[in-house]
Amino acid sequence: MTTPDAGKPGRDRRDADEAGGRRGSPGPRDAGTTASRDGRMPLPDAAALRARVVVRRRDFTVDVALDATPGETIAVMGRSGAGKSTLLTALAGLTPLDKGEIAVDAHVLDRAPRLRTAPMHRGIVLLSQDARLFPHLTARENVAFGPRSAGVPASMARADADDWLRRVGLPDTGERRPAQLSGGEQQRVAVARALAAQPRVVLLDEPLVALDAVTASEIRSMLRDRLAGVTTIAVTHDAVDAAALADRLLIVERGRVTQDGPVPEVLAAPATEVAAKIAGVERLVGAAQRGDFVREGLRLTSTDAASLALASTEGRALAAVFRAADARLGEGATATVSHLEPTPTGVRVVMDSGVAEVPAAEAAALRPGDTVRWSVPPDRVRFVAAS
Ligand SMILES: Nc1ncnc2c1ncn2[C@@H]1O[C@H](COP(=O)(O)OP(=O)(O)OP(=O)(O)O)[C@@H](O)[C@H]1O
Repeated sequence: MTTPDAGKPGRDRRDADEAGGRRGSPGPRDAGTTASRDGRMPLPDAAALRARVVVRRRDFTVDVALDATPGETIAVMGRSGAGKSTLLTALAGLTPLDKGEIAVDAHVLDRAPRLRTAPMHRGIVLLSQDARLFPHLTARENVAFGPRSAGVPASMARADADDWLRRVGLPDTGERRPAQLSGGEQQRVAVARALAAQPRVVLLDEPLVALDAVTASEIRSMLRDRLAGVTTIAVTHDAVDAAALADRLLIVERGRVTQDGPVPEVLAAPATEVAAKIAGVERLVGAAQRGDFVREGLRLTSTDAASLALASTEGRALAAVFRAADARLGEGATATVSHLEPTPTGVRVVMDSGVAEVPAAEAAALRPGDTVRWSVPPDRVRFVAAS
Protein backbone atom coordinates (compact mmCIF):
# COMPACT_ATOMS: atom_id res chain seq x y z
CA MET A 1 0.00 0.00 0.00
CA THR A 2 1.36 3.40 -0.91
CA THR A 3 1.62 6.12 1.66
CA PRO A 4 1.94 9.52 0.09
CA ASP A 5 3.32 12.47 2.00
CA ALA A 6 1.04 13.86 4.67
CA GLY A 7 0.76 16.80 2.36
CA LYS A 8 -1.59 19.22 4.14
CA PRO A 9 0.11 20.71 7.14
CA GLY A 10 -0.48 24.25 5.91
CA ARG A 11 -4.24 24.29 5.94
CA ASP A 12 -4.27 22.02 8.99
CA ARG A 13 -2.19 23.75 11.54
CA ARG A 14 -3.45 27.30 11.24
CA ASP A 15 -7.02 26.26 11.66
CA ALA A 16 -6.39 23.64 14.31
CA ASP A 17 -4.38 26.04 16.40
CA GLU A 18 -7.11 28.60 16.07
CA ALA A 19 -9.61 25.92 17.04
CA GLY A 20 -8.21 25.51 20.50
CA GLY A 21 -4.47 25.36 20.86
CA ARG A 22 -3.71 21.99 19.34
CA ARG A 23 -0.50 20.73 20.90
CA GLY A 24 1.35 17.54 21.60
CA SER A 25 -0.13 14.88 23.81
CA PRO A 26 1.14 11.79 25.55
CA GLY A 27 -1.13 9.27 23.84
CA PRO A 28 -4.67 8.34 22.96
CA ARG A 29 -7.22 9.92 25.24
CA ASP A 30 -4.62 10.71 27.87
CA ALA A 31 -4.46 13.97 26.02
CA GLY A 32 -6.37 16.92 27.28
CA THR A 33 -5.16 16.96 30.83
CA THR A 34 -3.06 20.00 30.01
CA ALA A 35 -5.06 23.17 29.46
CA SER A 36 -3.86 25.69 26.90
CA ARG A 37 -2.97 29.24 27.88
CA ASP A 38 -6.50 30.52 27.36
CA GLY A 39 -7.81 27.87 29.75
CA ARG A 40 -9.39 25.72 27.05
CA MET A 41 -8.52 22.08 26.52
CA PRO A 42 -5.98 21.63 23.72
CA LEU A 43 -6.57 19.14 20.95
CA PRO A 44 -3.86 16.53 20.73
CA ASP A 45 -1.50 16.46 17.78
CA ALA A 46 -2.51 14.55 14.70
CA ALA A 47 -1.69 10.89 14.97
CA ALA A 48 -0.57 8.19 12.58
CA LEU A 49 -2.97 5.26 12.30
CA ARG A 50 -1.51 1.93 11.33
CA ALA A 51 -3.73 -1.09 11.17
CA ARG A 52 -4.20 -4.51 9.75
CA VAL A 53 -7.79 -5.47 10.29
CA VAL A 54 -8.77 -9.09 9.75
CA VAL A 55 -12.36 -9.95 10.64
CA ARG A 56 -14.12 -13.11 9.43
CA ARG A 57 -17.60 -12.59 8.07
CA ARG A 58 -20.03 -15.20 6.80
CA ASP A 59 -19.17 -15.05 3.09
CA PHE A 60 -15.67 -13.61 3.17
CA THR A 61 -12.95 -12.20 5.36
CA VAL A 62 -12.36 -8.49 5.71
CA ASP A 63 -8.59 -8.13 5.45
CA VAL A 64 -7.51 -4.52 5.10
CA ALA A 65 -4.17 -2.89 5.83
CA LEU A 66 -4.36 0.82 6.52
CA ASP A 67 -1.55 3.29 6.99
CA ALA A 68 -2.69 6.88 7.55
CA THR A 69 -0.05 9.53 8.05
CA PRO A 70 -0.75 12.17 10.74
CA GLY A 71 -3.54 14.46 9.61
CA GLU A 72 -4.31 12.44 6.48
CA THR A 73 -7.90 11.82 5.42
CA ILE A 74 -8.55 8.51 3.69
CA ALA A 75 -11.89 7.86 2.02
CA VAL A 76 -13.05 4.25 1.85
CA MET A 77 -15.53 3.33 -0.86
CA GLY A 78 -17.01 0.11 -2.13
CA ARG A 79 -20.26 -1.65 -2.78
CA SER A 80 -22.76 -2.35 -0.06
CA GLY A 81 -21.61 -5.28 2.05
CA ALA A 82 -17.93 -4.93 1.00
CA GLY A 83 -16.80 -4.64 4.62
CA LYS A 84 -16.40 -0.88 5.05
CA SER A 85 -18.42 -0.59 8.28
CA THR A 86 -16.71 -3.68 9.62
CA LEU A 87 -13.37 -1.94 9.09
CA LEU A 88 -14.55 1.18 10.94
CA THR A 89 -16.16 -0.69 13.84
CA ALA A 90 -12.95 -2.70 14.23
CA LEU A 91 -10.89 0.50 14.31
CA ALA A 92 -13.33 1.93 16.87
CA GLY A 93 -12.91 -1.14 19.05
CA LEU A 94 -16.50 -2.30 18.58
CA THR A 95 -15.68 -5.39 16.51
CA PRO A 96 -12.92 -7.72 17.72
CA LEU A 97 -10.09 -8.58 15.34
CA ASP A 98 -9.67 -12.20 14.32
CA LYS A 99 -6.14 -11.31 13.26
CA GLY A 100 -4.10 -8.15 13.01
CA GLU A 101 -3.17 -5.10 14.96
CA ILE A 102 -4.30 -1.49 15.38
CA ALA A 103 -1.90 1.22 16.52
CA VAL A 104 -2.16 4.97 16.94
CA ASP A 105 1.35 6.38 16.67
CA ALA A 106 3.51 3.94 18.62
CA HIS A 107 0.64 2.96 20.91
CA VAL A 108 -0.72 -0.51 20.06
CA LEU A 109 -4.43 -0.57 20.91
CA ASP A 110 -5.34 -4.03 19.73
CA ARG A 111 -3.34 -7.10 18.84
CA ALA A 112 -5.34 -10.22 18.11
CA PRO A 113 -6.20 -12.38 19.83
CA ARG A 114 -5.49 -11.01 23.28
CA LEU A 115 -4.82 -7.27 23.47
CA ARG A 116 -7.94 -5.13 23.14
CA THR A 117 -8.47 -1.51 24.20
CA ALA A 118 -12.00 -0.43 25.12
CA PRO A 119 -13.69 2.02 22.71
CA MET A 120 -13.66 4.92 25.19
CA HIS A 121 -9.91 4.61 25.78
CA ARG A 122 -8.72 4.53 22.19
CA GLY A 123 -8.71 8.22 21.25
CA ILE A 124 -10.78 7.22 18.20
CA VAL A 125 -14.31 8.49 17.63
CA LEU A 126 -16.84 7.07 15.21
CA LEU A 127 -19.37 9.40 13.65
CA SER A 128 -22.16 7.65 11.77
CA GLN A 129 -25.25 8.72 9.84
CA ASP A 130 -27.33 8.56 13.00
CA ALA A 131 -26.17 11.41 15.29
CA ARG A 132 -26.94 9.28 18.40
CA LEU A 133 -27.11 12.23 20.79
CA PHE A 134 -28.31 11.70 24.34
CA PRO A 135 -31.97 12.78 24.05
CA HIS A 136 -32.27 14.00 27.65
CA LEU A 137 -29.21 16.25 27.47
CA THR A 138 -28.96 19.68 25.86
CA ALA A 139 -26.68 20.23 22.90
CA ARG A 140 -24.11 21.80 25.23
CA GLU A 141 -24.31 18.88 27.67
CA ASN A 142 -23.99 16.40 24.81
CA VAL A 143 -20.82 18.10 23.59
CA ALA A 144 -19.42 18.45 27.11
CA PHE A 145 -20.19 14.83 28.01
CA GLY A 146 -16.90 13.30 26.84
CA PRO A 147 -14.63 15.90 28.44
CA ARG A 148 -16.70 15.78 31.65
CA SER A 149 -16.34 11.98 31.78
CA ALA A 150 -12.61 12.45 31.35
CA GLY A 151 -12.52 14.69 34.42
CA VAL A 152 -12.52 18.14 32.85
CA PRO A 153 -14.08 20.67 35.27
CA ALA A 154 -17.70 21.53 34.42
CA SER A 155 -17.18 25.22 33.65
CA MET A 156 -14.28 24.51 31.33
CA ALA A 157 -16.11 21.66 29.56
CA ARG A 158 -19.17 23.89 29.08
CA ALA A 159 -17.13 26.77 27.68
CA ASP A 160 -15.32 24.36 25.38
CA ALA A 161 -18.68 22.90 24.27
CA ASP A 162 -19.99 26.37 23.41
CA ASP A 163 -16.82 26.98 21.47
CA TRP A 164 -17.31 23.80 19.47
CA LEU A 165 -20.99 24.53 18.87
CA ARG A 166 -19.97 27.89 17.46
CA ARG A 167 -17.35 26.26 15.28
CA VAL A 168 -19.87 23.87 13.75
CA GLY A 169 -22.21 26.77 13.01
CA LEU A 170 -24.62 26.43 15.95
CA PRO A 171 -23.76 29.34 18.23
CA ASP A 172 -27.19 29.66 19.85
CA THR A 173 -28.31 26.09 20.34
CA GLY A 174 -26.54 25.13 23.57
CA GLU A 175 -29.76 24.99 25.57
CA ARG A 176 -31.75 22.91 23.08
CA ARG A 177 -32.33 19.18 23.34
CA PRO A 178 -31.89 16.95 20.25
CA ALA A 179 -35.67 16.77 19.65
CA GLN A 180 -35.62 20.56 19.20
CA LEU A 181 -32.94 20.35 16.50
CA SER A 182 -33.23 19.40 12.81
CA GLY A 183 -31.42 16.31 11.52
CA GLY A 184 -28.67 18.49 10.06
CA GLU A 185 -28.28 20.41 13.33
CA GLN A 186 -28.12 17.16 15.29
CA GLN A 187 -25.38 15.98 12.97
CA ARG A 188 -23.46 19.21 13.57
CA VAL A 189 -23.78 18.68 17.33
CA ALA A 190 -22.51 15.13 16.83
CA VAL A 191 -19.46 16.53 15.01
CA ALA A 192 -18.89 19.02 17.85
CA ARG A 193 -19.25 16.24 20.42
CA ALA A 194 -16.83 14.01 18.53
CA LEU A 195 -14.19 16.72 18.26
CA ALA A 196 -14.65 17.99 21.82
CA ALA A 197 -13.61 14.50 22.94
CA GLN A 198 -10.17 15.36 21.50
CA PRO A 199 -9.89 12.35 19.24
CA ARG A 200 -6.61 11.47 17.67
CA VAL A 201 -8.45 9.69 14.89
CA VAL A 202 -11.94 10.35 13.55
CA LEU A 203 -13.95 7.69 11.74
CA LEU A 204 -16.84 8.83 9.55
CA ASP A 205 -19.42 6.25 8.49
CA GLU A 206 -21.49 8.07 5.90
CA PRO A 207 -22.44 10.93 8.21
CA LEU A 208 -24.14 12.85 5.39
CA VAL A 209 -26.23 10.09 3.90
CA ALA A 210 -29.47 10.88 5.75
CA LEU A 211 -29.37 14.60 4.96
CA ASP A 212 -30.86 16.55 2.07
CA ALA A 213 -28.43 17.72 -0.62
CA VAL A 214 -28.18 21.32 0.59
CA THR A 215 -27.63 20.42 4.26
CA ALA A 216 -25.19 17.67 3.25
CA SER A 217 -23.20 20.18 1.25
CA GLU A 218 -23.07 22.62 4.18
CA ILE A 219 -21.97 19.93 6.61
CA ARG A 220 -19.46 18.54 4.09
CA SER A 221 -17.79 21.92 3.95
CA MET A 222 -17.93 22.28 7.73
CA LEU A 223 -16.38 18.82 8.14
CA ARG A 224 -13.65 19.73 5.68
CA ASP A 225 -12.76 22.78 7.78
CA ARG A 226 -13.12 21.20 11.20
CA LEU A 227 -11.38 17.94 10.36
CA ALA A 228 -8.42 19.59 8.65
CA GLY A 229 -5.36 18.16 10.31
CA VAL A 230 -7.24 15.40 12.13
CA THR A 231 -6.42 11.90 10.95
CA THR A 232 -9.69 10.71 9.45
CA ILE A 233 -11.02 7.56 7.81
CA ALA A 234 -14.25 8.35 5.97
CA VAL A 235 -16.53 5.69 4.56
CA THR A 236 -18.75 7.15 1.89
CA HIS A 237 -20.83 6.14 -1.11
CA ASP A 238 -20.39 9.55 -2.66
CA ALA A 239 -17.38 10.41 -4.81
CA VAL A 240 -18.14 14.08 -4.11
CA ASP A 241 -17.48 13.45 -0.41
CA ALA A 242 -14.28 11.61 -1.24
CA ALA A 243 -13.07 14.40 -3.49
CA ALA A 244 -14.06 17.11 -0.99
CA LEU A 245 -12.76 15.51 2.19
CA ALA A 246 -10.02 13.05 1.40
CA ASP A 247 -6.41 12.94 0.29
CA ARG A 248 -6.48 9.27 -0.56
CA LEU A 249 -9.13 6.85 -1.72
CA LEU A 250 -9.27 3.16 -0.92
CA ILE A 251 -11.60 0.95 -2.91
CA VAL A 252 -12.72 -2.10 -0.94
CA GLU A 253 -14.27 -5.12 -2.61
CA ARG A 254 -15.33 -8.25 -0.75
CA GLY A 255 -13.17 -7.28 2.20
CA ARG A 256 -9.99 -6.49 0.23
CA VAL A 257 -8.43 -3.26 -1.00
CA THR A 258 -8.48 -3.35 -4.80
CA GLN A 259 -7.20 0.18 -5.38
CA ASP A 260 -5.42 2.76 -3.25
CA GLY A 261 -4.19 6.14 -4.38
CA PRO A 262 -4.72 9.89 -4.43
CA VAL A 263 -8.43 10.58 -4.94
CA PRO A 264 -8.18 12.23 -8.38
CA GLU A 265 -5.96 9.41 -9.68
CA VAL A 266 -8.27 6.63 -8.54
CA LEU A 267 -11.31 8.43 -9.95
CA ALA A 268 -9.55 9.13 -13.25
CA ALA A 269 -8.11 5.64 -13.69
CA PRO A 270 -10.39 3.17 -11.91
CA ALA A 271 -8.76 -0.25 -11.76
CA THR A 272 -11.96 -2.24 -11.42
CA GLU A 273 -15.59 -2.15 -12.45
CA VAL A 274 -16.60 -1.16 -8.93
CA ALA A 275 -14.11 1.72 -8.89
CA ALA A 276 -15.43 2.88 -12.28
CA LYS A 277 -19.02 2.90 -11.00
CA ILE A 278 -17.86 4.92 -8.00
CA ALA A 279 -16.05 7.37 -10.24
CA GLY A 280 -19.12 7.66 -12.46
CA VAL A 281 -17.20 6.63 -15.56
CA GLU A 282 -17.54 3.83 -18.08
CA ARG A 283 -14.87 1.17 -18.19
CA LEU A 284 -14.67 -1.24 -21.11
CA VAL A 285 -12.15 -4.04 -21.17
CA GLY A 286 -10.41 -4.92 -24.42
CA ALA A 287 -6.90 -5.16 -25.87
CA ALA A 288 -4.27 -2.98 -27.48
CA GLN A 289 -4.08 -3.23 -31.26
CA ARG A 290 -1.79 -1.00 -33.30
CA GLY A 291 -1.89 1.72 -30.66
CA ASP A 292 -5.67 1.66 -30.25
CA PHE A 293 -8.10 -0.01 -27.88
CA VAL A 294 -10.19 -2.71 -29.53
CA ARG A 295 -13.05 -4.79 -28.30
CA GLU A 296 -15.13 -6.79 -30.73
CA GLY A 297 -16.26 -4.25 -33.33
CA LEU A 298 -15.24 -1.23 -31.26
CA ARG A 299 -12.01 0.68 -31.82
CA LEU A 300 -11.11 3.69 -29.65
CA THR A 301 -8.14 6.00 -30.09
CA SER A 302 -6.66 8.15 -27.34
CA THR A 303 -4.56 11.31 -27.49
CA ASP A 304 -3.38 10.85 -23.90
CA ALA A 305 0.39 10.13 -23.81
CA ALA A 306 0.24 7.57 -20.99
CA SER A 307 -2.61 5.79 -22.76
CA LEU A 308 -0.65 5.64 -26.01
CA ALA A 309 2.36 4.20 -24.18
CA LEU A 310 0.17 1.47 -22.68
CA ALA A 311 -1.44 0.69 -26.02
CA SER A 312 1.93 0.32 -27.73
CA THR A 313 2.26 -3.22 -26.37
CA GLU A 314 0.34 -5.25 -28.91
CA GLY A 315 -2.30 -7.49 -27.36
CA ARG A 316 -2.00 -6.01 -23.89
CA ALA A 317 -5.19 -6.09 -21.82
CA LEU A 318 -6.53 -2.55 -21.59
CA ALA A 319 -9.52 -0.82 -20.11
CA ALA A 320 -10.88 2.22 -21.93
CA VAL A 321 -12.19 4.78 -19.44
CA PHE A 322 -14.50 7.63 -20.45
CA ARG A 323 -17.55 9.56 -19.33
CA ALA A 324 -20.82 8.50 -20.91
CA ALA A 325 -21.57 12.20 -21.47
CA ASP A 326 -18.49 12.40 -23.71
CA ALA A 327 -19.60 9.53 -25.96
CA ARG A 328 -21.30 10.52 -29.23
CA LEU A 329 -23.98 8.81 -31.30
CA GLY A 330 -23.89 9.03 -35.08
CA GLU A 331 -20.62 7.55 -36.27
CA GLY A 332 -18.14 4.93 -35.13
CA ALA A 333 -18.80 1.37 -34.01
CA THR A 334 -22.12 -0.30 -34.69
CA ALA A 335 -24.10 -1.23 -31.57
CA THR A 336 -27.57 -2.33 -30.52
CA VAL A 337 -29.51 -0.25 -27.99
CA SER A 338 -30.27 -2.37 -24.92
CA HIS A 339 -32.24 0.18 -22.93
CA LEU A 340 -32.69 3.88 -22.27
CA GLU A 341 -32.46 5.55 -18.86
CA PRO A 342 -33.56 9.15 -18.26
CA THR A 343 -31.01 11.22 -16.30
CA PRO A 344 -31.31 14.75 -14.88
CA THR A 345 -29.53 16.12 -17.94
CA GLY A 346 -30.64 13.80 -20.77
CA VAL A 347 -30.83 10.12 -21.56
CA ARG A 348 -28.37 7.33 -20.93
CA VAL A 349 -28.30 5.11 -23.98
CA VAL A 350 -27.10 1.71 -22.86
CA MET A 351 -25.83 -0.36 -25.82
CA ASP A 352 -24.44 -3.86 -26.10
CA SER A 353 -20.92 -2.45 -26.50
CA GLY A 354 -20.97 0.73 -24.39
CA VAL A 355 -22.90 3.69 -23.03
CA ALA A 356 -23.54 7.22 -24.26
CA GLU A 357 -25.37 9.96 -22.42
CA VAL A 358 -27.02 12.34 -24.86
CA PRO A 359 -29.54 15.20 -24.74
CA ALA A 360 -33.15 13.99 -24.50
CA ALA A 361 -34.01 15.34 -27.97
CA GLU A 362 -31.24 13.26 -29.54
CA ALA A 363 -32.57 10.07 -27.99
CA ALA A 364 -36.28 10.78 -28.51
CA ALA A 365 -36.64 8.47 -31.51
CA LEU A 366 -34.50 5.65 -30.11
CA ARG A 367 -35.97 2.35 -28.97
CA PRO A 368 -34.39 -0.80 -27.48
CA GLY A 369 -33.22 -3.03 -30.33
CA ASP A 370 -32.32 -0.10 -32.63
CA THR A 371 -28.95 -0.16 -34.33
CA VAL A 372 -26.78 2.93 -33.71
CA ARG A 373 -23.22 4.01 -34.27
CA TRP A 374 -21.20 5.49 -31.45
CA SER A 375 -17.73 6.69 -30.55
CA VAL A 376 -15.80 8.70 -27.99
CA PRO A 377 -13.55 11.61 -29.05
CA PRO A 378 -9.87 10.58 -28.67
CA ASP A 379 -9.17 13.43 -26.25
CA ARG A 380 -11.89 12.04 -23.95
CA VAL A 381 -10.61 8.47 -23.69
CA ARG A 382 -7.99 7.20 -21.32
CA PHE A 383 -6.56 3.68 -21.34
CA VAL A 384 -5.58 1.93 -18.12
CA ALA A 385 -4.00 -1.47 -17.68
CA ALA A 386 -6.50 -4.26 -17.16
CA SER A 387 -5.79 -7.74 -15.90
N1 LIG B 1 -22.18 -8.17 13.19
C1 LIG B 1 -22.00 -8.90 12.10
N2 LIG B 1 -21.83 -10.24 12.22
C2 LIG B 1 -21.64 -11.00 11.12
N3 LIG B 1 -21.60 -10.53 9.87
C3 LIG B 1 -21.76 -9.23 9.70
C4 LIG B 1 -21.97 -8.34 10.80
N4 LIG B 1 -22.08 -7.09 10.33
C5 LIG B 1 -21.96 -7.18 8.99
N5 LIG B 1 -21.78 -8.46 8.62
C6 LIG B 1 -21.55 -8.96 7.26
O1 LIG B 1 -20.23 -8.56 6.90
C7 LIG B 1 -20.20 -8.16 5.54
C8 LIG B 1 -19.68 -6.74 5.48
O2 LIG B 1 -20.64 -5.85 6.05
P1 LIG B 1 -20.35 -4.31 6.28
O3 LIG B 1 -21.51 -3.74 7.02
O4 LIG B 1 -19.02 -4.16 6.86
O5 LIG B 1 -20.34 -3.79 4.78
P2 LIG B 1 -20.38 -2.30 4.24
O6 LIG B 1 -19.38 -2.26 3.16
O7 LIG B 1 -20.23 -1.34 5.33
O8 LIG B 1 -21.84 -2.22 3.66
P3 LIG B 1 -22.84 -0.96 3.60
O9 LIG B 1 -22.22 -0.03 2.60
O10 LIG B 1 -24.11 -1.57 3.09
O11 LIG B 1 -22.96 -0.39 4.95
C9 LIG B 1 -21.60 -8.32 5.00
O12 LIG B 1 -21.66 -9.55 4.33
C10 LIG B 1 -22.46 -8.33 6.23
O13 LIG B 1 -23.63 -9.10 6.02
